[in-house]
Amino acid sequence: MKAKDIMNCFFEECCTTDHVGYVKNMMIEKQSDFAIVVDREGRYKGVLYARSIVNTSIEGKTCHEIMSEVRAIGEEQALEHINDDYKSFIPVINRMGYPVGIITLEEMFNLWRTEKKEPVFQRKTPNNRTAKYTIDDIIGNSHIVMSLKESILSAARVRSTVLILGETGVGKELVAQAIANLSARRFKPFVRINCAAIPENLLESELFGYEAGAYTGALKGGNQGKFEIADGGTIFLDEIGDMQLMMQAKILRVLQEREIEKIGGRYPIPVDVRVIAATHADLERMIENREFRQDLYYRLNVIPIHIPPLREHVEDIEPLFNHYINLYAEEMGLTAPNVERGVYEMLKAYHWPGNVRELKNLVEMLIASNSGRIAKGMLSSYFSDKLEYERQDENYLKLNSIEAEREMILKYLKMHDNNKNKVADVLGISRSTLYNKLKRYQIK
Ligand SMILES: Nc1ncnc2c1ncn2[C@@H]1O[C@H](COP(=O)(O)OP(=O)(O)OP(=O)(O)O)[C@@H](O)[C@H]1O
Repeated sequence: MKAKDIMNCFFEECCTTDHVGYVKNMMIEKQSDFAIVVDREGRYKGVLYARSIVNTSIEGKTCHEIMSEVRAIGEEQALEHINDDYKSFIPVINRMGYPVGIITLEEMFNLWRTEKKEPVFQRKTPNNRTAKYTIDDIIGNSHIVMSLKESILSAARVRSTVLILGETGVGKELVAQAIANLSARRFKPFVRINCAAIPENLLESELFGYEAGAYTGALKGGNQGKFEIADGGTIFLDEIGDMQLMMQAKILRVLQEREIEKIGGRYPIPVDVRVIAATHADLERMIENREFRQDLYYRLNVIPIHIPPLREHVEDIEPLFNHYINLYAEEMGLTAPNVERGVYEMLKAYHWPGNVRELKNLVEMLIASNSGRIAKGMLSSYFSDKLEYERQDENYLKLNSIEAEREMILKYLKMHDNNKNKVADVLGISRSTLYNKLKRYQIK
């Protein structure tokens, strides 16, 4: 596996044991500048590229901020810059995602030498692959949320395939996890794969695995794919609309035959996996444009669940806002700030293109400022920045040409020092959609 693929895994924020093994070897043999993020229990969380953050202090920064800096450098660029100029270090990130300190690579090696069992890296067991969120994590009392919860309950009773539709940040993954957690498969694996984030040539091996000797560089004993890992449980195929037609045909086969074929494998392997797919794309339009297979759509759309955007259930904004205030204040060890009068009205008047995710990020930013209260002024600067972007977006929509979209992305990338997270955020699209656009427009 190449370093680039590891970075992809990091961007995907889910790594298998084999990736951990690879990173460990690479750090030992090559003294590379990758850093490993672990939680307080020592469980592996992801890989960071040290150079992009080595010049800045991580003290007091949230994990998200650090990751944004890492992403800002851009994966291609980050890999080009790997060299030995900088001292490698391992930031230790606590359970809440905040950095609590750094240990150097040398210290890490000493730990490995002196301890027989791996002190920092632990193998990911199937247990931490089960769904984390439950139906109780879904906040809101509106009719929309209530009927969403009813759909979750009915979907959990059966094993049919579910297709979750909705804009970015509306809670598609949350709903998928809630279904899995209520179903008979709740103690079995819940495996998520973001079909948009994995490069096309890797997707097949990620999904179906490969046999020993399937290709040069393959692991000695072969590798399990996500379908095999999810056996007995649930697989969540996120951003299914971004899957290429060839892969769509292979997924269709799994749904029809309930068996997978590993790369280089001689026999199909039966799998018992419940599929939950999600997308923000308009699949019916994609079918018309011959970008999505109609037969696969029918196979997936057995239980359709549509999650409306946040602006269609503004009555949930206040409970969501308060919920995340308390959650972040607790995580950061701060007292929950007072909310100034008129704040909720302002929140309700906004149209939330990034939906609940955007609201959640805003709360995190407000809490991190630790100002003791949430004032209207704090919101107006956030909203006016966003509105400025949208005015520019409108121009783009009027032009509605590929060139205009390309130019707009380039402009925002420049404006935000290539910080793709920020750009995705201001454009109100998910990071994977932005990556797809970058790929499509050949923006490096
Ligand atoms: N009703 C809700 N109550 C509480 N939290 C929510 C709710 N809806 C969404 N969230 C939170 O908002 C964030 C975004 O949700 P999620 O990742 O499930 O969205 P998504 O639709 O899958 O987004 P994308 O299409 O960009 O992948 C998550 O942190 C999730 O926990």
